[in-house]
Amino acid sequence: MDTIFALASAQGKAGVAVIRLSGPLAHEAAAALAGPDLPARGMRLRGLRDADGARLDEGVVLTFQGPSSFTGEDVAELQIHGSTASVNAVLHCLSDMDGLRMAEPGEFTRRALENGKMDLAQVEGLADLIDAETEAQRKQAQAVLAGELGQLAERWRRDLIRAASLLEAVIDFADEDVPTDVTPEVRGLVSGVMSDLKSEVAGVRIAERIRTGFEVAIVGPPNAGKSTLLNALAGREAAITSEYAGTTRDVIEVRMDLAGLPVTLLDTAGLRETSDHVEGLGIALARQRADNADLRVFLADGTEGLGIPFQPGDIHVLPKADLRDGTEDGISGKTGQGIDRLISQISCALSQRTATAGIATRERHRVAMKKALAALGDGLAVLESGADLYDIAAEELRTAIRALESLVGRIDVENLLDEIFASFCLGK
Ligand SMILES: Nc1nc2c(ncn2[C@@H]2O[C@H](COP(=O)(O)OP(=O)(O)OP(=O)(O)O)[C@@H](O)[C@H]2O)c(=O)[nH]1
Ligand SMILES: [K+]
Ligand SMILES: [Mg+2]
Repeated sequence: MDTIFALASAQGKAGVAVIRLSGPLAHEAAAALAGPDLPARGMRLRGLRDADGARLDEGVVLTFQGPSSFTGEDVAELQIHGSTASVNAVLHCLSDMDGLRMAEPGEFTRRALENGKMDLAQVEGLADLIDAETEAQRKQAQAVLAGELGQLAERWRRDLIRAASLLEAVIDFADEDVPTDVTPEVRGLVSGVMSDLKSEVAGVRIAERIRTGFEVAIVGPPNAGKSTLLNALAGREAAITSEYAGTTRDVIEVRMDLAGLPVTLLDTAGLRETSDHVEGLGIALARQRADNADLRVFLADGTEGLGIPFQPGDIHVLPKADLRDGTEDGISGKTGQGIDRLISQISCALSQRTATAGIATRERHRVAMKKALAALGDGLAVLESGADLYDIAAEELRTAIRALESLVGRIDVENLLDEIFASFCLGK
């Protein structure tokens, strides 16, 4: 196994940069730079020198001993001054050492996966955490990184292995007297897993939104003040505004953190009948994007005649409240009136939906769980058919187990069979 190294912190100027090494020569390589007698596991402040003894930098050397490390291998981390030149000098020295090479992207994490330090879902959670920009994303990524999906999948797997082993027992001892009918217990185990799976599958779409962001479209007739509102929400001049009806044509997207939720606001063309070809294209695009958005804010006196259906949860507000007499519940992009209330309305509407988010966060998870569900449904149907097709039912359960194992990247049929027979004791 190669020893790999890479800059683990971000490129560029910083107070501190972290260079990470992992593999059998990690400690030896750290000692070549920082001097001998590094602890197997600990921290030292040392001068770092190149092969000729010239000083490179001074830094903190952390050593971890496998398997108690991120990758499961021997690991060393060098915390040095975060300048491009210092980092390059140390990386250069490391690449000159025998048996060391620069790590591929994600290679430390891949080793962690291969050494059983994390499962595949946790690897995905780690990637999400690194990408997280808002509080909701951070919390969701932390749950996945903590292994919650793996634990859930493990529980399902145990139940299904138990169910499969009950069926196997009937098959293997078909000639003998099997004292009890296993069908009720198998049915109970399988339907329990199926109901969990259904709610997780239903929650993936919204969990995926938390991960990638919600789209909120601002719609209304021309000159309603949509672009002015977008700018007020974004806190910058993201869109052109003017007194000319039909100013906005393309969809303008502004990504923001809205009370902890990742939201992309869409400013769209004013909706009306028009003979202007280009404006018509903009209006068609506006309708399409608004239809597909997670939420629509209608900036209009009424929502009729705009050609976009008002969907449950959508928000309707009266524009240009500053020009109206005695309207307290409208908004004004110009004066800021009602903007805070609009923000909390949007975040409320979206947070209500996030309550149904599950632990599974990706299409990959959804596909695997759907596959498991289908197999379990088939297995139950076979069982209920009354024909003694236990082997076929057991095969469906095994298909479901394999699909669930792919959630966490563990597909090992041998292991599954071992467990089936180890967990099952007929007692005779
Ligand atoms: N008094 C007042 N004027 C506003 C307000 N919002 C926008 N306006 C003005 O109304 C005009 C149209 O504003 P825009 O933001 O361009 O309206 P829009 O809905 O984006 O218009 P289109 O892109 O053409 O559909 C501009 O002259 C704005 O200055 C508001 O809240 N109060
Ligand atoms: K306008
Ligand atoms: Mg506009």
